[in-house]
Order: sequence, then structure tokens, then C-alpha cells
Amino acid sequence: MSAPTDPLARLASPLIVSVQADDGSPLRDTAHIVALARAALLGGAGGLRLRSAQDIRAVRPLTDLPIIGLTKQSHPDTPVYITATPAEVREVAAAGADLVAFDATDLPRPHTVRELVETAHAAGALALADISTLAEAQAAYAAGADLVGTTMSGYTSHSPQQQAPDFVLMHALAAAGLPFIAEGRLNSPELAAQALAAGARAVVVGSAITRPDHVTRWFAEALAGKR
Ligand SMILES: CC(=O)N[C@H](C=O)[C@@H](O)[C@H](O)[C@H](O)COP(=O)(O)O
Repeated sequence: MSAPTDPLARLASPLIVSVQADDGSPLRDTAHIVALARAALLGGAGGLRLRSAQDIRAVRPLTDLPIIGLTKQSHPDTPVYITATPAEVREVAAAGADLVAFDATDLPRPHTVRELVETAHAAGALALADISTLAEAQAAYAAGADLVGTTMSGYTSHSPQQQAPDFVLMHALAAAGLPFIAEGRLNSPELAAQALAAGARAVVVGSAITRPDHVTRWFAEALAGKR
């Protein structure tokens, strides 16, 4: 099967909402994920980013908008946890994801980026490479990725460790003429708009919209000791 045409063309807006709940979160059940996805769509999400085949299958009937799918699973032989294996790529594509997101960083990995890209394409999905540096983005495109996302910046030891989004990386990608999705710590509408201004094709926002436990912690920490 050949890969479909660019699903970002079908985005209803440049805002992709990541609807994920961490293991142990009270929102982890797929029923809660479906409710959060409905709320995101009601609010004007142009697309969704979802973790696990089960969540993708449950949300797919709600919308024709692009869905980015991934798995998050630890493996004994690698620090890579976002869709690390061809089997996981196939699982996510079969569940109905338009794009399969996978770790494309330089971390030690059991399967090459090219292998995961080819698996996504063979399954009829596009390949979205989650990167943390410009060099990883260049390598991912050379390996056939359809798009890259700045998802992993701040989450590999060789990328800047910071609370802010990685605007330096976004500007570098734009300057190199590499299309990208901005993702990671875009915790306010202003930061999301700044990412678009930096050249992002779309922005992914997760925690600020769909992780109320994180948002509560931001407020609690800001107010700690101020009473
Ligand atoms: C590094 C990693 O594992 N990121 C994950 C990727 O799917 C998610 O946990 C993030 O929520 C997502 O990237 C959106 O970012 P933020 O929640 O900061 O808006």
C-alpha cells in the first residue's frame, strides 16, 4: 500500500491536541481519553495525538481529522520508549492513525529510523520522526521521514535541558528549510503562536490542555509559600 497524501493538509487548524494520560493518572482509562478528545474537538483542535492502539481505535470514529498515533512502552534493551519497534508502528497504523510518531533520536535503538519509516509506509501511514536536534531531523528526512517534530528536545541528554520550548531548534529547522511540527512545553496560547511564527507547520499541545494534574502543579508551585 502506498502512503496517503499529506494529512496535515486536512488539519482543521494548526493546533494538534495531544490527548494522553500517564500510567497511574486518574484519566488513564480509554473512556476518559475519549471524553478529553471530544472536549479538544469541541474547542477547535485541528488534529489529535494519541497514545496506544486502544485509544486510537476508540477516538477514530469521532473525527476525520488527522490523528498522530504512538505507543509509549519501555523496552529492556533501549531507552527509546516512543514507538520503538516495527510491531508497534504496525499496531498504531492498523488502529487508524494517519501518522505514526516514533523516536528518531540518536539514543541507542533496536531498530533504525529507516526501518520504522518503511514500516509506517508499508502500513499506509505517514512517518513522523520525534527528534531532539537539527542533526537528528536531517538524518530522519534522509531516512525517508515525512515530517519531524521537536517532541524530544529536553528529553535526551544531548539536547538543551530547559523549562521553555526549544525555539532555537525551531528557528534552526526553519533556517535549514526543514518542515516541522513544534511540540514540547508549549504551555500557553502565546507560546503556541510563537512556535507558528518560528515556522512550525502545526503545534502540538498536550499537558496544558489534557493533563490537569500537571496544570494544577504549575499553579500550586507558583503559589507555594506566597500566602
Ligand atoms: C517527551 C514525551 O514523551 N512526550 C510525549 C509525546 O507524545 C508526551 O508526553 C507530551 O505530552 C507531548 O509531547 C506534548 O508535549 P507537552 O505535554 O509538553 O505539551
